[in-house]
Amino acid sequence: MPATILDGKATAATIRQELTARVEALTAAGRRPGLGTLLVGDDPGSRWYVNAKHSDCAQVGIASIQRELPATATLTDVLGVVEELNADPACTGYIVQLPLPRQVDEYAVLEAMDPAKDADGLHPTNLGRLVLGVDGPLPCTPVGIVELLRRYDVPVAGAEVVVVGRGITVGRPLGLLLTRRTENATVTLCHTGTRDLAAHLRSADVVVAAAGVPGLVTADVVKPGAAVLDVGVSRVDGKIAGDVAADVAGVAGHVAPNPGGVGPMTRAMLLQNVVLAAERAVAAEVLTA
Ligand SMILES: Nc1nc(=O)c2c([nH]1)NC[C@@H]1CN(c3ccc(C(=O)N[C@@H](CCC(=O)O)C(=O)O)cc3)C=[N+]21
Repeated sequence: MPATILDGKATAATIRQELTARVEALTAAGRRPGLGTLLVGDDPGSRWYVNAKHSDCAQVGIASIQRELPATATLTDVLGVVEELNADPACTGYIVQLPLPRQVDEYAVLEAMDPAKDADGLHPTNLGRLVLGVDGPLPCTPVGIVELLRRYDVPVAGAEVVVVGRGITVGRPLGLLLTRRTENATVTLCHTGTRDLAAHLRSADVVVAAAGVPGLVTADVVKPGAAVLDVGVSRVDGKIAGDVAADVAGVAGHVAPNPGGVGPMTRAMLLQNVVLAAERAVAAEVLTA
C-alpha cells in the first residue's frame, strides 16, 4: 500500500480558513492583529519566505508591517527596528527572519524582542516557558509538525519518535513539545554525535528529519508503516532538497513531502501565533480592567 501523504499545503489552507473567523472577531473588537517582519539583507530564499508570510496574512485579514535593512546592517541597526516593532501598537506579533548576517548576534536580537510579540516562539523566555510547560508562543515548525500528525490521526502518545537534528528552530524544541504529557511520545533526539543513526531510525514509529543533509533518511532504515516527515531545506542546484530519499515513500505508512509538507504548516502556525498573541493581549486587558 502506498504511503498516505501528510498534505501540509492543504492542511495549512484549512487552518488559514479557521483563523479567518478569529481575525474577524479581533478586528471587529478594534484589535486587528498585525504581523511585522524584519528582513536583513537580500537573500532570495529569505525574501521568498517573508513575502509568502505576508501573502498568508492578507488571506486571513492580518495586517502586514514590513521592515528591511541592508546586508551591511549592524547589531545597533537591527535593535533599532526591534525597539520600533516592540513599541508599535499595530504590530501584535513579529519575526526577525533568520539567518542574520555574520556581524549581527542572533541571540542578542532574540533577547531584545518583546516576548509577548514573539511570533516565532524563539525568545529565551518563551523557550523557557516551553520547558516549564507554561502557556506562551511556541516555535512554529515543531507545532506545525504536531498539528499535522494530529490532523491525520497519526498516533504520537506512546510512540517512539526519532528526531534527527538539534537546531533551535526545529529539533530541540520539537523534543520538548512531544514529551509534554499532552503528546506523551518517547523521543530520541539524534544529531551529528549519534553513533548508530540507522539503528535508532529502524525502531522509530515516527521520524522527523531536520538535519539539513540531503538524502539522509533512506528506505532501508525506515520501519515499514512508519510516519516520515521531511523538514530539510538544503539547496541542490537551486532546488530545495529534503533530508528524506524518494524511495522512503515505498516503505513508510505516512510521508510529509518536501515541499508541500511541513513548510506550509510552519507558516500556518506563525499566523496562529499572531492570532493567539492578539487574543492573549485582549484577555490580559480584561483581567486588569
Ligand atoms: N525567524 C525565522 N522564522 C522562521 O520560521 C524561519 C526563518 N526565520 N528562517 C528560515 C526558516 C525556513 N522556514 C520555512 C518556512 C516556510 C517554508 C515553506 O512554506 N516552504 C514551501 C515552499 C518551498 C519552496 O518551494 O521553495 C513548502 O515546503 O511547500 C519553508 C521554510 C522558516 N524559517
